[in-house]
This record gives sequence, C-alpha cells and structure tokens, in this order.
Amino acid sequence: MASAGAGTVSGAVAGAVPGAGALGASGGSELAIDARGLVKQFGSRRGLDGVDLQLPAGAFLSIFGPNGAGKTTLLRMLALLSRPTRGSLTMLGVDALEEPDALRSRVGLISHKSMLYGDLTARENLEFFSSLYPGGPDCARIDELLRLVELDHRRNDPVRTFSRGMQQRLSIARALVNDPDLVLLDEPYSGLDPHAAELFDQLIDRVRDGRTFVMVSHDLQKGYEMCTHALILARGQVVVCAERAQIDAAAFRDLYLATVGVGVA
Ligand SMILES: Nc1ncnc2c1ncn2[C@@H]1O[C@H](COP(=O)(O)OP(=O)(O)OP(=O)(O)O)[C@@H](O)[C@H]1O
Repeated sequence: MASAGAGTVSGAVAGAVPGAGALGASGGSELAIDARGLVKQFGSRRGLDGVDLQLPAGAFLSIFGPNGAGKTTLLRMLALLSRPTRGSLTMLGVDALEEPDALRSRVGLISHKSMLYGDLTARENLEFFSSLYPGGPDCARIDELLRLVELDHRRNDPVRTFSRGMQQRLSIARALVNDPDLVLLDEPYSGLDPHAAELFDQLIDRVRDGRTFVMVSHDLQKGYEMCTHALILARGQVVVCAERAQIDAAAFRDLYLATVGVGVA
C-alpha cells in the first residue's frame, strides 16, 4: 500500500511499508472514510493530487507531512469545509459530495483555533453549538460534557478568561456536543504546555469509545504513538499509508524525514 510517491520519496518507500490506501480494512469491516482519487486544484497549484484513503471505523489515523504537503486541504475536505475538484468521498456510509448536510452532525472538528466565542460563557458556547444541530440544545449532554472536560466549575465564566489549555478542553466538548462518529483533530497540541497536553491525551482516551479519529500532526512521535493507522503526504500525494502495526517505528521515521523538503506542491 505504500503508494503514489512524491518525487524522490517514492523510491525510498517502495517495498518498505506494506499495504496501500486500504489501511487494513479487512473484509466486511465498515469504512469510516472511503476517498478515491481526491484532487484539489487551487488555480495552477494542486493541494491534493489523487489521494486514496480507506479507513476502517473506529481507527485513529495520524496524518503527517511537511509544510504544504496537503494535510489541511485533506482535513478540510473531511470536515466538509471544502469540496474536491475531482474524486469521490464517502464518509460513514454517506456520499459526502452528494449529501454533506446529512453528515455535518456526525463530524466534529477540533483545531488549534478554539472556534469558541470569547464573550459567551462555557455553557453558552456549548448551548449555541448544540442548537445548530437537529433537536436543539441538549442540556443534559452539555452538563455531562462540562464535567468530562473538568470545566464544570467555570461553566458561567466568559471563555475569554480561560487559559489556552482550558479553551482547548472546552473545544473538545464543543466538538463532541453532537456526539459525532468522526472526530477531526488539526494539530490539537499546538500551543499546549506538557501538562495541558497530558490532560488532552487523557480526554481523548476517554472519548475514544467507538469513534473514528483523524489527526493532523507535526509531532511524529506523538502522532505515531496515538494512531492505529498512519498516512504521510508529500506534494499532495500519499507517500505512506499503513496500519501502525505494519510499520517499523525507525523505518517510519526515516520515511517521514525523506519527505521533508519535498512537500510543497
Ligand atoms: N486557499 C488556497 N489557495 C491557494 N493555494 C492553497 C490554498 N490552500 C492551500 N493551498 C496550497 O495547497 C498546498 C497544500 O496546502 P496545505 O495547507 O494543505 O498544506 P499543509 O500540509 O497543511 O501545510 P502546513 O504543514 O504548512 O500546515 C500548498 O501548496 C498550499 O500553498
């Protein structure tokens, strides 16, 4: 499965990593993501250049790659914030290009930008985001989430008075307010101190149950440790796509380093 190479990288990868874009989706297992031939054209520049990805439900995929490799472009597509120029994308069994609205409530996004309203309290933020989904605000769930992220005692404080780590915890609650099946993490550790990062780890562990995660990370070691599956992009193409169990850690690091400097499309 190590697939479509990016320039010099493909030679280094060939034969080194098993599998392909199928990520060990064994017969019969449900796919959370089934992307085929995704292309994103920005004028004369190509952000994604034929990306295939088949990810089983319940997996944790870490996406790596140098600056400009296409990680954000791919994540934005999965978050239904951007459409591919070409290709197909099915998520959670739904055609994401034909029926994006049917998917929005099933996908949550946590990025290094908190996407919270500073003048609203923690609770008001969650009520607002909850009200965007069918059924309106779910007060019991909001209370449960505030306890989960250990912000119950700050529920009535404006978010602008929160530390970065606290905002990040609240953004997890925001992303989970609609109980999504697919959670997208865009460099969630960016700007967190070691303690806040540890708390964030614990929170992610506590909300893993049955959900599928996709995380973009520049931290090779952390991203590798957390994932069940790994994807390396360079120049908008898939360089490596494999179950972690199939990847030797040292070889993976070498493969990743080989992409640095060839990522910008
Ligand atoms: N809105 C846009 N308009 C034009 N080009 C874009 C746009 N968004 C992304 N690109 C280009 O697409 C390519 C991939 O960008 P992308 O942001 O996905 O990379 P990335 O892997 O997330 O990089 P980084 O690690 O720096 O965040 C780059 O060449 C970038 O310049």
